[in-house]
Amino acid sequence: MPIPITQIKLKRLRMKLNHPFTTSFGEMRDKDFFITEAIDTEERSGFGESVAFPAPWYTEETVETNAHVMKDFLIPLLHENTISHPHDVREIFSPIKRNNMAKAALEGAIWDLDAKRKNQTLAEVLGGHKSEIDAGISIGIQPTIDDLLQKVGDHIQQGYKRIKLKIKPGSDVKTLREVRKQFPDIPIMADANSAYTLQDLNRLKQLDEFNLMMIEQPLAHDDITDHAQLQALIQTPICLDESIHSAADARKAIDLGSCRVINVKIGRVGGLTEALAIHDLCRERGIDVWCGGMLEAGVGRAHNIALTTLPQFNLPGDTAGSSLYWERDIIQPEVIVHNGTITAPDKPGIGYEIDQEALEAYMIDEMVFDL
Ligand SMILES: O=C(O)CCC(=O)c1ccccc1C(=O)O
Ligand SMILES: [Mg+2]
Repeated sequence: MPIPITQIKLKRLRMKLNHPFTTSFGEMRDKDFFITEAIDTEERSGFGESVAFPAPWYTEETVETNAHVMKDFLIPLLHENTISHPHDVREIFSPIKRNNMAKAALEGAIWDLDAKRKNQTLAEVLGGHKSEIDAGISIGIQPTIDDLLQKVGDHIQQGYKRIKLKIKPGSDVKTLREVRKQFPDIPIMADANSAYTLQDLNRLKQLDEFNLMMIEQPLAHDDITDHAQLQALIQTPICLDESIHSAADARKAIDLGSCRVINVKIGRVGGLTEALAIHDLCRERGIDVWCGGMLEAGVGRAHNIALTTLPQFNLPGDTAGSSLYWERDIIQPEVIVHNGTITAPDKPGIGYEIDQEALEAYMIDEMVFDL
């Protein structure tokens, strides 16, 4: 039985972040992205969210390339093909190279719609069983060390299960030493967003003294071989983020010994079907996985929560409470973190209602496509 999709809507939203988010590649003050909607013959709606940023800092995709690729290539493919199961979308999109965030944004809406048609939660159709998931937090680079210590303390107080700090050359060893002095035992990890090269080996070796859970993406965004060399020389487990775009990439990185942990982002890997393949591979190979974040609004956050209910997501991810990011999120209820955990919703699909009033208020453009 095909999924009878009659229409796709792309709603472009602009939302202001409560706090600017700074990484080794730059500062973000607001989010500009698409909410995708897939509508069936019974006027049920499934929702997805695009995660590319306005500039190609993190990967090559941008909000504009997402719009172009969805509109001119991916939506026409949905028009020409029959979808029996959300798994089919990966194959249907395969003639289009990369553009994973554009693919994931549409695929996500179809997964949600399918789950709603089956009256099951998105977690259930993905094969996830956890009723609660552990929440971590990613703290951007702060103006001063005192600001950072304050933030770390606040989040620990709120129960977050691990703290991720952004580092870059010059804002690393000293910063981590201060944080460790004040918080000797908390689970901490560092994310470099590709700010180092093998030339920085001595500096990276120094990080071993801080007992970090892992260091995320220390070297180039497109590298797996240098990471293998580095992993052999440092004790801190390496986690790959930017380097992994598919289950095939993950297999090669694991074979080479480039990482001991993988950060799965649904957008970066091209959708939930590919994310599931990476999950299964890591489960087989004994590699820890967790779900990364892209400063998502509620719909993307809900997708991350559903994915994280799968068993191999055995470390806290970046999915934190809505209120840390947004004055008002676009879902009802918002994502709430209680004692460091998020309760997986039990309603069908993504399990949260769209707050239509909020969505309308943030919307700056809408495109509608009949299939
Ligand atoms: O809070 C979040 O959503 C995670 C934030 C985060 O670390 C991040 C945010 C923007 C771009 C890249 C990254 C990353 O994980 O590298
Ligand atoms: Mg990262």
